Amino acid sequence: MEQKEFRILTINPGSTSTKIGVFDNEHIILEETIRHDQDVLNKYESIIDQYPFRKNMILETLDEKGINLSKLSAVVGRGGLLRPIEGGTYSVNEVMLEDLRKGYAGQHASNLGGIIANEIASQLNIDAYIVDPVVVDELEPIAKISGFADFERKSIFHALNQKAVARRVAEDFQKNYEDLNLIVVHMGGGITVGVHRYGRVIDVNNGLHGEGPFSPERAGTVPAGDLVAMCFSGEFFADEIMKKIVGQGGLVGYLGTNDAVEVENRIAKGDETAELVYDAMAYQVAKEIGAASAVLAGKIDAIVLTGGLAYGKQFVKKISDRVEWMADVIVKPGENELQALAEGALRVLRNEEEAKEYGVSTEKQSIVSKTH
Ligand SMILES: Nc1ncnc2c1ncn2[C@@H]1O[C@H](COP(=O)(O)OP(=O)(O)O)[C@@H](O)[C@H]1O
Ligand SMILES: CCCC(=O)OP(=O)(O)O
Repeated sequence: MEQKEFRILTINPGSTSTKIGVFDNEHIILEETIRHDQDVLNKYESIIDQYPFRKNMILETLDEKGINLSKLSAVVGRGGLLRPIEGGTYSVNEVMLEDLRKGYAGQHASNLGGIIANEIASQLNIDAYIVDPVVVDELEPIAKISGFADFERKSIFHALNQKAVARRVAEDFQKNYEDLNLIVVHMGGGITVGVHRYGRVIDVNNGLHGEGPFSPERAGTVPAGDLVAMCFSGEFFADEIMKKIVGQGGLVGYLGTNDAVEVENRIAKGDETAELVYDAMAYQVAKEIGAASAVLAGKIDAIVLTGGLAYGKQFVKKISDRVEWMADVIVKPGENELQALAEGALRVLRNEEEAKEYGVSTEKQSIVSKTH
């Protein structure tokens, strides 16, 4: 029997860019990365305020490239900071839209994925989905204990790309993802280091809220006491402090740019500050890989470096030099997110899988009950 043809628009809003892809079944026919200057994004008070800007950029790009929207079968966006849920493809529904608009678990560009997908899809009377949102939660109970009884550690990471890349590595090994122990490091606007034990991400740094290595635009773990003192100094509003942690932290805070290519150019011209900061970012990534290796008790099949920064040969070398004694380092630059989004939607369109319904009942509950 001939297979039905589906045309799918995929939308991936990241902290430094909006990526879009149009697929005919699994085959990509258009891929565009719209880069956003930090100064332009900084003009918007909140992520949700970027909605018309990012949506118009997408529609203009599709129009310029001659994509006829009426031929689309579905629109799928990267899922944002929702309630903690299991992985999979979810229909965009009203509860989800409400959580995305308010940023249930915080503010990140991926909150716009489901919202923009829904807006375009509803005009066309077709379905909108999200796949493996950044809140996919497979943490072991032990990994949730933060050491501070008021807060649990949370799973907020590049779930979509980490899972997609891990599956590709497993294919290269001619093994099942479920049979491997991998440390997957996604290095984009944010950096997350995931411990993939037999197909589940049992520990990962919360890439958004000040945990793990610093990144092009995030502070990562910061000295807690100094942060508390700054919060109560009376000099800053809460949103100003939050911006110092996410958006204006990391490379942006030290060097005024989120662009690692520019940082490498400055280093090539002899900028010593740029070199120290770039070295420190690689050093912190290596330290986090060391922590992840302890979670796996050293039984690691491979360390996988992915995301935009993995294109940077110098950066990859700085990390590899510190960690390759633990396991082979595999470099898969860029990300597979658009493909993974399209495949997630296709599984539903082909009735191979049922779309999950997002709601309070799908939320993974806290494993630590409050004792006070
Ligand atoms: N060839 C390259 N060499 C070094 N860094 C690169 C290269 N290409 C992209 N990057 C860096 O990767 C980062 C963006 O990664 P990306 O995964 O696209 O981010 P996001 O999806 O979070 O917006 C930026 O700092 C960018 O400068
Ligand atoms: C919120 C975790 C995912 C993330 O940091 O994505 P970007 O690197 O695209 O900002």
